[in-house]
Amino acid sequence: MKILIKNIGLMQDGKVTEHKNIAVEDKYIKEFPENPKEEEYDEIIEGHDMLAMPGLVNTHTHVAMTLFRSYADDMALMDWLQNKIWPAEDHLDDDIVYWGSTLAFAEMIRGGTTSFCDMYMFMDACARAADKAGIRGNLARGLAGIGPNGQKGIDENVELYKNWNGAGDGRFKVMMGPHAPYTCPPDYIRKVRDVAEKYDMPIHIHLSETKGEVENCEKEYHMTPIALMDSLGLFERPTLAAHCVHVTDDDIRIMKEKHVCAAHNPASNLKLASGIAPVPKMRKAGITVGIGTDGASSNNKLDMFAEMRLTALIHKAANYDPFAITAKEAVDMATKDGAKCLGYDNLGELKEGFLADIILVDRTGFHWKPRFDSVSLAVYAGNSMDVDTVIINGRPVMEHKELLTIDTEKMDAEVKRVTEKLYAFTKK
Ligand SMILES: CSC[C@H]1O[C@@H](n2cnc3c(O)ncnc32)[C@H](O)[C@@H]1O
Ligand SMILES: [Zn+2]
Repeated sequence: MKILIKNIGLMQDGKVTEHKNIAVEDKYIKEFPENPKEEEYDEIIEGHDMLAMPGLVNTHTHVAMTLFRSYADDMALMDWLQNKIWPAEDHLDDDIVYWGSTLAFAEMIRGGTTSFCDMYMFMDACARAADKAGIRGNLARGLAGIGPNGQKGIDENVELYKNWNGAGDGRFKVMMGPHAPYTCPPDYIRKVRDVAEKYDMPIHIHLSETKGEVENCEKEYHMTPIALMDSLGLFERPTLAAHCVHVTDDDIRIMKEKHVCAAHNPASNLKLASGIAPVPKMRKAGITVGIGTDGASSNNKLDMFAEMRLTALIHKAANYDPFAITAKEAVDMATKDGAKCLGYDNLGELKEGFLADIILVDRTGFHWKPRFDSVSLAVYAGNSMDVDTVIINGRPVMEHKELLTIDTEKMDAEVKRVTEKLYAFTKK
């Protein structure tokens, strides 16, 4: 399929050039033609008053947790997990996760997210829902080595890899998802590392999210969570570490040396009262840091525009430095750095030959005036509801704010049905 996006503001390298054209062919950005011949294209998209940005990359989430949105708020991480979320997750099934994931994809695509990186259960259902929605995703089976299902989780992760890695015209990659050091003892991490090596899978793990996690780890193993994972050889695999809120200078050195990427989740870290990750310090040390929402129970949105804005704001205040994270850096983190976290070297920028994940943002709203700087406006004034059109892997999945791949009426009915099924346990 050949698509021409014409007369648009084009965001590249932190700058916007007006009145440009973008030619998409199959799943790639072909060129930026000065004088395109319209008759050569299957579809023409008029870009007047719009801004073309790379699709946003959500580097850490649990998509089906949409169904736990507003179920357990104003709690700290371990209380929230142990007393509300984990007991409720015992009632999940394939059907529930499929529709919870579909709800997430509707929200994400509507808000300009074109890629997500997930760790959860019933991941085949998540993958099927993502395939139907047309979104790009990295999928990991969340693994816990405590309890009876450690090996079952690993087997399911391998099955997920065999069924989905490279599927969906290359939109899916499968990672291994050891949940965290406090749920995965050293022997289990070693096992995960060996299986990941056998199948050449990268790792997605929660690390150093709270002070308590680091203190307990130091008490038990005399090492920080990051030093512990390094000592177990986990970082010999490409690793994406979610949170990294409480990291030492030595942790940062290890992460840089072992090419560990970090997924920064500002809203979730604020809401669960975990803290503020030292993102400017990690970036200065040369660590690739992407942005994530975490699940919709700890956020409570899957809105990457909101996360970009928070990222640019909170680090200024935390460091008394207006340059701590600039608007351009927030966009880079949410696009090209996020793409690197997901293992891509041809995604996250509007460049010839790159994968065509493109969002068109409507700049007609009052909050886009005056228009001194569209990068600044996108981060500080824009919002997810400004997104007009979304193209993923060269295929339009939303046009003029209408979702093309998800039947939202059916989704609403199914979400209502599975929500009642999921919460039946609360009535017993
Ligand atoms: C075993 S699948 C993933 C597992 O992670 C839980 N989870 C969701 N948000 C967080 C977070 O911020 N830190 C740690 N664990 C989290 C989710 O509920 C699943 O049980
Ligand atoms: Zn998480």
